[in-house]
Amino acid sequence: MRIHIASDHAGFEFKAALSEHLTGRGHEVIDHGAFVYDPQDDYPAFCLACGEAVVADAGSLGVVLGGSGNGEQIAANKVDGVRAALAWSVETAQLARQHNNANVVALGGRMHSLDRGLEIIDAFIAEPFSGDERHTRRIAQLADYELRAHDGLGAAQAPAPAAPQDPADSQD
Ligand SMILES: O=C(CO)[C@H](O)[C@H](O)COP(=O)(O)O
Repeated sequence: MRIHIASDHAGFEFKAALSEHLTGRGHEVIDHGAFVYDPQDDYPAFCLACGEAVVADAGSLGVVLGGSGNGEQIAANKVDGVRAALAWSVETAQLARQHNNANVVALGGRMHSLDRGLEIIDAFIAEPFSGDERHTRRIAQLADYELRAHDGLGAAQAPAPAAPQDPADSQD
């Protein structure tokens, strides 16, 4: 699989190790920076480039790395078509694929040992989307919002809550 990766300085070392790890497992890795260690660099440009590359490359996945992964996830999610999940365990990584069909995973390089972080990313890559109707429906609602936002329409109206049932009306 082709895997697009990016990090700022806080995930820089992890990114180098991840690139080697994934290449060793037969993946094609495309690095979107940072390309040099600069303790003052900023994550948005790297993560936006990674997100754009994933959206343009059907079937690929992305990994964005930082200190916590929070800002990296936020940045990647600014790209239309990106569904970036912050994974902090093997289970959250698997659920990001199974339920959310996430195409980008964010990870905090300062939050995990290298071995644990690699395990989380491996779990994300290995897990397929379930394709369950309820998850597909929810993802489609988010894609619909992206389209509406571009047209200046904003969020569609949330469904009205069901009226409370009068027990006297019950036939049972
Ligand atoms: O995780 C991050 C964003 O969510 C960054 O990697 C983190 O904020 C960088 O911190 P510093 O500039 O203090 O090294």
